[in-house]
Amino acid sequence: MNLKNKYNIPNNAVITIAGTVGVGKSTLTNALSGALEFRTSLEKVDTNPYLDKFYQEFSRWSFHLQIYFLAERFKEQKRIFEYGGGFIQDRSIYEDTGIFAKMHYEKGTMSEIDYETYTSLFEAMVMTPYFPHPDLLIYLEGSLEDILLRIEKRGRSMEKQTPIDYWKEMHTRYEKWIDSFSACPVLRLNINEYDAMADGNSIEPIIEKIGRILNQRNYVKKT
Ligand SMILES: Nc1ncnc2c1ncn2[C@@H]1O[C@H](COP(=O)(O)OP(=O)(O)O)[C@@H](O)[C@H]1O
Ligand SMILES: Nc1ncnc2c1ncn2[C@H]1C[C@H](O)[C@@H](COP(=O)(O)O)O1
Repeated sequence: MNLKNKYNIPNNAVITIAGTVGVGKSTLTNALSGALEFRTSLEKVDTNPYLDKFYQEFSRWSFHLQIYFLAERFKEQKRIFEYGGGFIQDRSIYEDTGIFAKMHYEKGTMSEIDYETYTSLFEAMVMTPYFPHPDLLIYLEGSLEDILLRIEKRGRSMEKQTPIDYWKEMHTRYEKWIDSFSACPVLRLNINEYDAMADGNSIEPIIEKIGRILNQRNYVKKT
């Protein structure tokens, strides 16, 4: 019996993976989609026309980048809807506003006018009854030291050249953000407790936990 049937994972489930840069979202997205035979919605970095420029000059490009990410995530949302679910999504739309845009505004690298324009667009697009929330958000957590090692190991030069204080600030914000997140059920995973790069045996306990949450009888999907 395959793992999807074994743990009664609905074919139309939408699972989003959240966590700071380098924590292991894309790796777990691929491992889970393989094990569950779900489609992936991956964050594209190589084709992003603003990302390199943004890391060179936050204040010049932060607004452009947020608008670009919002458009990309919204297109992905539409694709997921059109397929009728059955997706693992690499990063949630909630992190764009709750972590990145907010951080750049509060740190002075996004102007107040740009931040207000961005948040009003975000709210008009996302905070509506028509926007489907995921069935589950998997939150990946780990120590700052482990995450910095992973950023280094992955080797994107724009990230490696970014001061450690930026990643430290983001790490702290993520911890606060997840404690107040309530748009859908959350499964917290510590990156030292699994190894998505190892064999399928490591992924099965995660799928078991996913199944338990998705099959809770009192869970009503928020719209
Ligand atoms: N379970 C793991 N054990 C060891 N290294 C990992 C694991 N998961 C991811 N990595 C490594 O960490 C780096 C960042 O992973 P990635 O999935 O790209 O993170 P994210 O998508 O969250 O930015 C990559 O080099 C990846 O190979
Ligand atoms: N909304 C965002 N604002 C700024 N930067 C962002 C946003 N979403 C993703 N990013 C950056 C962070 C990383 O450099 C790349 C890819 O993210 P990752 O966590 O490695 O998948 O994009």
